Amino acid sequence: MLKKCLVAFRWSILLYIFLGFVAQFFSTIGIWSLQVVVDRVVTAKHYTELVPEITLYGAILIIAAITHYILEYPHTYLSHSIFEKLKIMALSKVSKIDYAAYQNIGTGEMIKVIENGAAAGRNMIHSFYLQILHDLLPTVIFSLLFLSFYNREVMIIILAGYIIIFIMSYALLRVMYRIKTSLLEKQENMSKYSIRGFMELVVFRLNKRYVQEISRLRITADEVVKKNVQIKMIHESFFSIFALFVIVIKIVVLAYGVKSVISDESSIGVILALLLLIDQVYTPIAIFNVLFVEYKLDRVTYNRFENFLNAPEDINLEQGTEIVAFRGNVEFQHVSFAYGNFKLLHNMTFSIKQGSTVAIVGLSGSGKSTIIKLILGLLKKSSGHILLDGVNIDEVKLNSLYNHISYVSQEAPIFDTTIRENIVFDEQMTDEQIYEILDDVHLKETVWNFPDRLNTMVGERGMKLSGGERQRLAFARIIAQQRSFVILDEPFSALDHYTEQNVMNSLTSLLSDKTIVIITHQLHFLEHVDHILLVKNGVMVGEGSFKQLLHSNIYFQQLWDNDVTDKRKPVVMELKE
Ligand SMILES: Nc1ncnc2c1ncn2[C@@H]1O[C@H](COP(=O)(O)OP(=O)(O)OP(=O)(O)O)[C@@H](O)[C@H]1O
Repeated sequence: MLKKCLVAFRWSILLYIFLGFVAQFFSTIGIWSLQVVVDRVVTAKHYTELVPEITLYGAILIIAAITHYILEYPHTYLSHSIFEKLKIMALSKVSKIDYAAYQNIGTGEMIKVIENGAAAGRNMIHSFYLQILHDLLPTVIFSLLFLSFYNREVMIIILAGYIIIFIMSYALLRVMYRIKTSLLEKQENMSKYSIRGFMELVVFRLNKRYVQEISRLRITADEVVKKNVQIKMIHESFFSIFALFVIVIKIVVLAYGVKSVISDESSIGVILALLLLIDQVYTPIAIFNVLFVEYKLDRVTYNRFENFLNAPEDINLEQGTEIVAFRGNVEFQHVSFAYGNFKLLHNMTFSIKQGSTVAIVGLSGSGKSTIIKLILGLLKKSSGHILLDGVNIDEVKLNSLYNHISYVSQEAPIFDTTIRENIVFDEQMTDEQIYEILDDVHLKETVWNFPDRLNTMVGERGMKLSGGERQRLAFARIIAQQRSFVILDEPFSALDHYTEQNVMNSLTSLLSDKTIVIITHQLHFLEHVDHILLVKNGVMVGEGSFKQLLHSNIYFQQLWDNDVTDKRKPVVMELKE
């Protein structure tokens, strides 16, 4: 995936590296130019003789400064673009990911992996590879080149120094890496404890969890501080030893240089240039060591991101038979399904006829929502056949099927945008048409009273609306979409009986020609549906009309007798008699 990024930004990267070489060339040649100025001071008779050398030196410094400024463009551009590109790649992955794999990762974990992984990927490219290529490498190359130009022996001493520094830093890095890895774990724990505390205010406050959570966070925070101080001290010890080493080399070179100046074998300018070049040649090594530790840690974080990017995809989304029109006939033939080793649905056979209203009924956990997700092609059956208008679901291009389906899940998914957009998405609709729909779902007055009306932002997961308002907003979307197949998973759970009746009347008249599949625990509603599928522990234990089941199915009768939500028991008593 990093390769993809490198390829996508190849021209900016090449420009960045090229400018890095140019900037370093001028920085290093600046040292040579200073040496020329200093040596001319010794031989010059009048200060005006130095004007050309000083002008050249000034020009070189100005060019170096301008190049460094220009460099900021690809530097900043790449830093942000790589990060954003990796996040776009992540969202594009989610759009294609196999639903079961998505469920296994979990959204909280996924957000953490994506945020941290994209930052780690950016750091690996930008702060490690590119930093080496555009900055450290040209600095070392030009410094060594000029050093060899001045004095080959010094250059050999410097190269030997490189080896000593690498050996010395290798040992320190190992220790530092160990501490940093455990620091990372502690920091992840800290973010876990704080995020859940920030998000679950009501649960935590009512269960008095905050005292424990804060003390747990405090203990972890103490460890984080301790580890950070340890790392800083190791870093500093490395830099101190490193600085000491460079001082020794500079003293040796100075002593050697003074001797050669006195014996007229060298000049003061050359000694000055050598001392400056020694600083310049060793600085990249110090930087490299720091970058390398960061790189290795980023690698760990990035690998988790890459695993996510390599998660299996649902190939049926874009491949298969295009569904131009979906009438709404669904057939399950001996369908079984398992979540991993947990076998949930067993040998299910039933059919849904186009234009009918079908209810799936059963106790909590019996497998109703799973059946819906199989019809939607989100989950894949273990065995059997699922036919949609006679076409095997395995051969259907799912993205074309979704053009014909409206689905309201248990949570009535509302997005963090305006009321208008939650209803129409990208479709064109006038305000009058939207208000008409809102009237059908008994939400018009509520929206009308909001200061921003249709432009009201509903907040994260529709948090600024009540549960029932969220459900009615989701119904409004279904009415606006007018698709041939409508799935409602527990659609009325948050509505009072009065509103439920009114909304239901609107829905049945506005969606009268559609196929509707509805999961509900409110059994009094079942009198209005054409067909009922009765599920118990993943097995189809009955199907038929309300009357048929009530007369002939003992399990359904038990459910009915235990249904405390039923508001129309007298009718039932009549039926039973
Ligand atoms: N991703 C998953 N991994 C493992 N088990 C799962 C997963 N999703 C659901 N289950 C299990 O499958 C069973 C059926 O879940 P399902 O959501 O289909 O039930 P349901 O009948 O719709 O329940 P409810 O009426 O409570 O919504 C439950 O026991 C649930 O724990």
